[in-house]
Amino acid sequence: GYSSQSSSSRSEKQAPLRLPPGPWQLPVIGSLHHLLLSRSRHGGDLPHRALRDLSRAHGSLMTLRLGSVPTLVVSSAEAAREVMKTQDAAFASRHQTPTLDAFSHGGRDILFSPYGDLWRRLRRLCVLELFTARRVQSLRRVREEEAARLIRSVADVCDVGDLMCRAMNDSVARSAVGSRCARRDEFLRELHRAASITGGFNLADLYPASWLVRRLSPALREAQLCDRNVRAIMAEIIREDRGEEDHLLAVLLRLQRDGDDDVDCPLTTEIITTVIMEIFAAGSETSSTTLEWAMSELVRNPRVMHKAQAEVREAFKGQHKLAEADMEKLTYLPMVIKETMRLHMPVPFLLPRVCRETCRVMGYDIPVGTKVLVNAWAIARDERYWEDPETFKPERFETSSVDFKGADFEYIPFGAGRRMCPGMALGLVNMELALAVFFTTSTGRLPRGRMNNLT
Ligand code: HEM
Repeated sequence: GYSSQSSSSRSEKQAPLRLPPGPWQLPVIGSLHHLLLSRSRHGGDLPHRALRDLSRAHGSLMTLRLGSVPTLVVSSAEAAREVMKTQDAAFASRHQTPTLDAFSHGGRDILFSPYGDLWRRLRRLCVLELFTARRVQSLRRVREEEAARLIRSVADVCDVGDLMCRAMNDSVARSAVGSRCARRDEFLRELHRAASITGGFNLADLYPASWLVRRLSPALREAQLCDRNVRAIMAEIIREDRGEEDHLLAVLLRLQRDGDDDVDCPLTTEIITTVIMEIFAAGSETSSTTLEWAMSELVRNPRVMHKAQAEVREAFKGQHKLAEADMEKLTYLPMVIKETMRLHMPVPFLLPRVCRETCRVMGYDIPVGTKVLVNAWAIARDERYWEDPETFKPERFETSSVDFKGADFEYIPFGAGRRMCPGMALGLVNMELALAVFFTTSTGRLPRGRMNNLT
């Protein structure tokens, strides 16, 4: 198995590696059967739930083998702090899969790039150019216009949840590439498809070293096709860009045009395309599913709904337009969003890291190349850190200083450390404004909550 293989590759004199415990494994499929069994028990496709149950039996550092991929599952705040803070540098690379490789063109991107020069350059761009407080501020007009559009359309549709999703997507789209993308629906459909191809358990990703599996894999072919479609739409957007606006694509194209001082990692159009694509992917669905969950929690908790509504109506009393500046008056609404993300972690396992060098974590050895999943979903519902963890109670944040900025490891919806989400501030203002809009207009029509039956 995995354990004897990794210890035999070490020199004779060294003690064998002490791997974190885990459930028993089968030849070829490894630990997959545990996930499949749990899936049939829970009646849904919820690996974060299955892995929480397994970690209760095996511990907060747990070894699995998913197909041929050695995997470490991290399920406590203490272990997450070890991996994402104490030893952040050792875990600052992403785990690559063949399908992700198809979209990132060999890891030449921001979300999944290995820890190295290109990532460092793109990350610097994100932090210093794309997602600065000033930029978030300068995109305010986009959000306010989208909010106004949302108000007008809430009046004539009945699925508010669906509408919110569109509003989030439009807002991210306009921040990323300017005027709303003409082929938006098609584009989002393709991105959704990309997420399900790369996020699922397909043979190519489970057996990345097998040449035969790669050759025969429908997932890999589908990934390549989907990548081509997404890039064709992006190419159209770039062609049409007149460089007048302040959106993120314009910033990157300007940097490219104004001469590239970085000869080792030039900003090619291919890389710019990938980065913009990934900003869409990272910003749209995370924000829209959070809002959808917020709505369904509000429906289930009328007390919270009334309190949040009263606060918003008071803050915007007598105004005809929702101005973002007034959002600063709100204190309860941000807690509603915070609590929603605690219970419905938008990215339950964060984005998988990979161990770059064999290291020790809490007394166990983690071999180089191990894929690392941090079960942030399980940690945020753990009764060791949260009182009454399954209850939706925004007030818990009134007395608690726990925040999502990456320092409190019991609550890490945006991750932590070097690879933490750089789009947090933009995501938050987007979500807060859209939810406020809902309260100023809501006429008692409630969202259908596509996902109500999931957890
Ligand atoms: C509710 C909203 C959002 C959530 C919950 C979220 C969550 C995350 C998480 C968990 C990660 C991985 C962190 C880690 O490995 O420690 C991440 C990375 C990232 N996010 Fe977000 N995100 C959100 C919104 C956004 C938005 C709006 C943008 C951009 C417009 C964005 C851009 C990115 C990028 C570029 C990365 C990759 C960073 C890197 O690998 O260095 N995110 N996000």
